[in-house]
Order: sequence, then C-alpha cells, then structure tokens
Amino acid sequence: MNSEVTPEEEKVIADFYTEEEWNKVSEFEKADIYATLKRYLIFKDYKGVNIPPPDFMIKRKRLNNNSTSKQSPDKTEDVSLNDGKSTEEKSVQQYDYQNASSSKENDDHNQPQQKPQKKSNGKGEEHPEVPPKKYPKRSVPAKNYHEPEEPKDDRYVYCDNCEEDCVDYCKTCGKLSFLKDYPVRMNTADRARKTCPKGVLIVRPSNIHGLGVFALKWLPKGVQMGPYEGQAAKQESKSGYAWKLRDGKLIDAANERNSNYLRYVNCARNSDEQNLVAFQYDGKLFYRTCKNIGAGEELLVYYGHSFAKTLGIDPKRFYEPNTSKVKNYYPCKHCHIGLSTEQFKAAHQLRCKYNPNRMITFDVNKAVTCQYCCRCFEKVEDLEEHEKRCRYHRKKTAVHSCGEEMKQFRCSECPYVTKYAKDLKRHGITHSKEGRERFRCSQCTFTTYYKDSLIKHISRLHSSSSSKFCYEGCKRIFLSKNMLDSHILKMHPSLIGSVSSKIRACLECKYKTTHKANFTRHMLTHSKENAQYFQCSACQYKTYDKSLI
Ligand SMILES: C[S@@+](CC[C@H](N)C(=O)[O-])C[C@H]1O[C@@H](n2cnc3c(N)ncnc32)[C@H](O)[C@@H]1O
Repeated sequence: MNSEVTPEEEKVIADFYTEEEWNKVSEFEKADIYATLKRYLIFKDYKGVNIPPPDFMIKRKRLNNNSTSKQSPDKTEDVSLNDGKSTEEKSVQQYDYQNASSSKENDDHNQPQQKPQKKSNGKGEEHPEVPPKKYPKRSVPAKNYHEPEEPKDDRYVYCDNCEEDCVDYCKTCGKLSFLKDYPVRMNTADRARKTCPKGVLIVRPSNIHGLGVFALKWLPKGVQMGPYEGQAAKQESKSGYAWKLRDGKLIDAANERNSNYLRYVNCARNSDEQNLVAFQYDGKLFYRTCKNIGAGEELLVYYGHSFAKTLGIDPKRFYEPNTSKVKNYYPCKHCHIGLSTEQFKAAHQLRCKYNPNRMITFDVNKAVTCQYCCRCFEKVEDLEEHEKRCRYHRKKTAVHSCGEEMKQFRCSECPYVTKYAKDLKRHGITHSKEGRERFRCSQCTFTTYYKDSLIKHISRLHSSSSSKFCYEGCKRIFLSKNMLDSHILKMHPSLIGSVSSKIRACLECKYKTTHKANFTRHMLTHSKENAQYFQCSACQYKTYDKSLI
C-alpha cells in the first residue's frame, strides 16, 4: 500500500495528522484513508463536479478548529453506520408523483410541509424504523419585539460530509458539490437526453424500464444535480414524469423538448439500490447522490410510496435488508471483504493484503522455478504449462523469417534477452545506474544515462542551424521552423514580422497560416458560391490564394 502513496497524498496526510497520531491509525484505516484521498485528488479536477473533501479532512479540520464541537467524529460515524440513511433522505422520499395522490395515505404524503418534523411523524406511523427529520436548532438571541425569521423550509440542504442540514450551503464545507446539466436551448428536439452531463453520465436502455441514467465515472456521495425541469402544471398529470412540490404545484417532464435528463432516472425497487434522493430547494426539485456510485451503475431515486406502489414496489418492504444478497456470505478473516463462496474466500484469504502470511502461499522448499524467467510454482504441472508459454522462452527459440535460428544476447543479471549486442550493452547500464553520472542538456532540464540520447535530443531541439524556440516569454520549442511560424501566427500575431515562411492569408476572413494544406481545407469552410477563386490566365490552375497566381 505504502509503495503506491504519492508525495501529494503524503503531504495532505501530514497536514492533518501529526506523526504520533498517524502511527496510532490502524493499517486498515490507513488503507481506507488513502483510497478516499486518492479518489478525491483525482476527482477534484473533473470538469463540472466539485468533489467534497474526504471525511478525515472535514472531521480533523473540525477537531482542530472547534474543539468544543457538540458531536465527536466517532459519534458521527456511528450514526452513519447504524442508520445508513440521512435524516433528509428519509423524509424527502415522500415527494410523491401526482398521479398516485388520490388515496388517504398519499394525501398525507403530499401535504405541503411547514416543518419537517411534522412530516416525519406522519411517516413514522407507517414505517416506525424511520427516525424523524432533524433540522438545526434555532439559536435566536432574545430581542425586544423582534425575532429573526426562520428560513423557509425549502432553503435547507443536507451536507453528507458533516451529516447536517444547513441553510443554503454548508458553513464547514462551503458550497456543496454540483453536477451541472449540459447546456441545451429549450424547445430543442431530444433536449432532455442532450442535457446529460457529458463524460460523467449517460442516458441509455435500462434493465428496469425503458431508458435510464448511468454513471460513466465514479461519483461521490453528496453530488447534487438538477433542478428537475419540465412544464409547471396545476392539474393532475398521468404522464408518469411529474413531481409534486410542497406547495402542490406540479413539475411535469413529459415533453422531452423542455425537460432535462433527470426525467430518465428510474425508480429504486429497494433501499439497497437507491443511490439518489430527491429534495426540494428554493421551490425547485433536485436530486442528490446518497451513496458513492461506481462507473456503470444506474442512478436510481425513490419516487415515493404512492407512486412506487403503482409500479409494483411494496413500500413497507423498501427498507428491509435484501436477504438474497447476504444469504451466502463468507467473510474474509483478515479484512472486511465478503465472498460469495467458500472457495472464493479461501483463494482471497491467501492473497489478502491484510494476511500477515500472504506471501507464503506454498512451501518454498518444494517450489519449482522456471528456467527462463525464474517464476516459482508449487506444482510441476503448473511449471510445465507455464514454460510452454514463458515469453523469455519464446524469445530464446525465436526464428528469423528466413528460417534461420536467431542468436540471442542474454543479460546475466536478469531475464532480459535481445537479438542485438548493442542493446544488451545499453541494457547493462540499468544494472549500474546507481552512482552513475547522467548526461545533462545545457539548454534545458533534460537528463539521460545514454550519451546518444542526449546527442539526439540536442540535434532535434537545440540545433543551431535554425532557431526553433519561440520568443523568451513563451519558451515553446518546435521541431521545425514551419511549426514555429504557424505557432507565431496563431498565438503571437504581433511577432508576424519574424515569420520567414510563406504566409497564406484568407481573403474572406482573418485566417492566416503557413501550411498550404490547412489553407486549402480552411477555404472549403466558406460556402462554394461565395468562395473567390483566382485562375491562372495561361493554364487551368485555380487557387484561393491570390499570391500563388
Ligand atoms: C421518470 S420515468 C423514468 C424513465 C423511463 N424509464 C423512460 O424511459 O422514460 C418514470 C416511468 O418509468 C417507469 N419506471 C421507472 N422505474 C420503474 C421501476 N422500478 N419499475 C417499473 N417501471 C419503472 C414507469 O413507467 C414510470 O412511469
């Protein structure tokens, strides 16, 4: 594990843990911290997604910044482990589709909410395991005849890192992660599908129903998306694409020309597969990831009890654990992984990185070794099978296309084989790199162990015959003068005087280039009727470039 830790990750760890604290963290936890940190460092550069920092950053920051915090980090973790669902996500699932709002139970669910607590009480009767929704307590200082107004109920957002409701944004983490729609004009054909964020999500056929939305990349818990777009409607809709907001208004995404990709999100059949929650914010409906979502997974939200019923989903069993999944579960005795069969468990335990004896998977004294590559095997049959395919063996018996067996040059220190003596000599350097001097380029930072590589480098990039450096402020290096000239035309038009290659200028626009082929291609972009040709008076030659005539 440690071998994969990058200096950047080490630096972050050092920012959050003292050496003594870090030494106290178990190997298992360290692996988990590195895994989440690695994902965070990769994902934070994704276009359109702001990934929240891993738990330990938030919690440790909170520990350092606010030692009198009312809830200890351990406590927070316990809540998420035991419960698995945020308070908000349990109550927002009640935003039912309009077409299922006729029954008594649904009428209850569709009541506009004044206070979230009231709503969870109503739900508790039907599903006692769901805890009531918690909102931050108001800490309003007593003032004469004036009390600041409590924020409107739908200004609350839930922060998955802090596991707290916040007004508008999280005060610890700042703005919460948001995945923006791909911008497409309203009233465009197939607009809903086109708004799907490129490279992150995709709309494609689903095993559950029709089309669904799938992740193309790993998505962390807590990413918000939306708002759910569609037409505002006052009357009941039977389209199957309408959400009812708290004030009773409907937002109906039946029309693909003025809705967005969220209309394609299917309904989760149980809480295990649910990975999105719907929530209302500032009069609009949004979705938020309530779990980490792997690449290839379908995004699934719960439509609410009444609509789920119409799809054949039993709301009473929605939160029951999926027993079929855990029936044949064989836990590894070294780590948290569960395997589906005894055999898989045995095979995994041998290789498990937390198994202290994992390297000794067989009796080393009885091991047999491949004569070509030195790989060890427990059984002779396995060795024989391997030797037939060993790539170093294949190299040894290489035959030239003329039919003659080719001579092999073998390294005495490793299994390296080559057909050329000079390659073997060059390869020998790799075994004596330590203490060996590197050849350095005097004009740039390039270094190499091989003298010929340095000569090649200088002749390609720093040859004095023609200057291929751009001016000092830019410092770009080009392999040919023509490439440098093209670069100057495009990036530094003020230096056009220094361009020695022939410049081809378009008469219809400002386009200039030194490449003939590019110029011809460019001219095709102007419509043919308007394109101005120049014809040679002596022959059939035609050109767009007056200077060529
Ligand atoms: C918002 S749309 C979802 C996108 C839909 N799959 C499509 O291709 O347009 C809701 C409709 O999808 C279908 N649907 C969604 N989830 C379902 C589920 N779990 N089981 C059966 N049908 C479902 C229902 O017909 C529902 O009216």
